[in-house]
Amino acid sequence: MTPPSSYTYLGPEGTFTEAALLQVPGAGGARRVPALTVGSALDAVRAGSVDAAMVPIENSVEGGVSATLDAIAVGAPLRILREELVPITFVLAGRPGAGLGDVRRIATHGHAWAQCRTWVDTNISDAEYFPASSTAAAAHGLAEGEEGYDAAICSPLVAERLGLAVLARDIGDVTDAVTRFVLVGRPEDLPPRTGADKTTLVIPLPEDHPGALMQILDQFAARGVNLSRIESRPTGQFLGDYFFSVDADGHVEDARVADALKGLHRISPGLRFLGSYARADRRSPAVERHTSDDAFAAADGWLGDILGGR
Ligand SMILES: O=C(O)C(=O)C[C@]1(C(=O)O)C=C[C@@H](O)C=C1
Repeated sequence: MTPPSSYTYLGPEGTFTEAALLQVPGAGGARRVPALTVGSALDAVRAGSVDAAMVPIENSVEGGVSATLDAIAVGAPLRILREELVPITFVLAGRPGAGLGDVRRIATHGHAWAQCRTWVDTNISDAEYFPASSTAAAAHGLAEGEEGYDAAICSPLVAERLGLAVLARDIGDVTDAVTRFVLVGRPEDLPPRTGADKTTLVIPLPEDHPGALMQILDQFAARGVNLSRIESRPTGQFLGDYFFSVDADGHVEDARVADALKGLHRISPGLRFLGSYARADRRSPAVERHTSDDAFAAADGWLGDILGGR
């Protein structure tokens, strides 16, 4: 796999997503183009104008990032190349000279707002929410004199870089919140198996198929494949039409994962493989003997003997 030489990310400069990208070896010195939305970042990869995009996918407090789960599930296929974890701490930033008492309207990303609701309700209960495309976009707007709001929830770093007044620190409702980001490339890239991997899938729920969810889950359970995330998302086509976004422990080159994917494809032929990549925490799953590569190879050999008349 050739390492990417150009990147995009959910911008502008100073987002948590940029911090995640800067954790990737070599990204600091590479071409980095901020994108306005997750969708436009992924489209830039599809169009070939950059090699890879860093986007948020999951937060330990708020759960899945719908914009990413939805944009990656449709359109030309993409591949997740790696994941990054970033600890999240928020500040409330105002214009220089402002105080907490001046805050009426707060701009930030929807996910950040959801993570600071208790603090806002307790400390400035009458403050209104002003949606922004990212925490950093909210901070940049404030610094550039945007009139619609008078404070931003953002990272301490971007508040400091832009010379904003920090009105309150550590305002997240959970102190050790973490957001998980994924680096997304094109389908020709499959990261090598490391023994501590994750596989991400999009599984359309088959229509009029009683027990489909049970059968889908059974494909993983029967092969000893643990799931670390499962979320249902509407396809947007019609009411009741859903897909599952799933993270499973293991790599598509692990026999138990490959076998589970084949079983899933029989149930849901629209199955989309989004990638197998190294886990950020490097934790290897415990594999039972009967779901090991050796056990699968022995079973294939045994069947081959029968079919070969031996
Ligand atoms: O707005 C940013 O700074 C982002 O990188 C986006 C994002 C998200 O989508 O969850 C990333 C981390 C935080 O959880 C809040 C916002």
